[in-house]
Amino acid sequence: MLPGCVNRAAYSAARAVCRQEILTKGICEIPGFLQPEAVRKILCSAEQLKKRPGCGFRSFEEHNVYLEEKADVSRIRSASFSSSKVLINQAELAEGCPELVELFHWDGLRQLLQEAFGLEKLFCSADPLGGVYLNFFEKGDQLGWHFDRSEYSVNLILRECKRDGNSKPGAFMYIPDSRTFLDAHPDFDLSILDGPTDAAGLKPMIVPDLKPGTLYLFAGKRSLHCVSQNTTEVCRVNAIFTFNLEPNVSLNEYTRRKFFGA
Ligand SMILES: O=C(O)CCC(=O)C(=O)O
Ligand SMILES: [Fe+2]
Repeated sequence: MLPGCVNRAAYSAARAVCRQEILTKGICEIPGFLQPEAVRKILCSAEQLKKRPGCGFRSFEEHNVYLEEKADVSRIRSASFSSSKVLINQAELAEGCPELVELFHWDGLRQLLQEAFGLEKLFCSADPLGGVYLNFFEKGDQLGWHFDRSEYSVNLILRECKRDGNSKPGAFMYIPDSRTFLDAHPDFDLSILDGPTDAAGLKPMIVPDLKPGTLYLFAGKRSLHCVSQNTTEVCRVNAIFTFNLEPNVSLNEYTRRKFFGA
């Protein structure tokens, strides 16, 4: 059954075009996936949860793109990126924002990802804290370049930052299918990410124009991505839903400790 917060027409339209979007762009954008009143309601619950004492975890971290301890000295592994944000985990959402947990477990969401990426099987992440979570990017916050631990993710934008002249604060920046190339070139200079990526042998960087209520389907484990610094007073809020090709997959200890405080 379609969850009440989902716009049926947007969902059906997405089922028809998602495969083609992934094949041509590597990311699929579904505008108006959430009903506008559902965006407002979920945002309101999110803000309330964030204010609740003991709820949410603020992290300030330096990490490499693999979200692993630096196991060797290759140039890529030793390149360090900064991240800071507030995260509300799945267990906290179950109590304070059950719509997001319901959406995460809705078969239709998983089927949409399967269709988009041409997958025979796909499973919700089994991590009790990291299956679905909320991110808050306040002024100064950002997410450094990384590959996700989960294979596929859905990004649901609830509030975006206001554009600041030509700069794009809180932008989601994504380089489709970049992992194979970078794994094969461990001494690649990641400082090129500040410029055009296609000049360096990668696909062009995609920076979607984020809209509240829009869903973005992406392959975060094989595609380098980041969130640019929020330089505005508006707090960027989004939910991330995570999926894997195998059942019973959880986050690694490193990611849980650094970003979930657990
Ligand atoms: O907030 C975003 O747009 C992306 C978040 C992300 O990449 C992550 O939580 O791993
Ligand atoms: Fe990510």
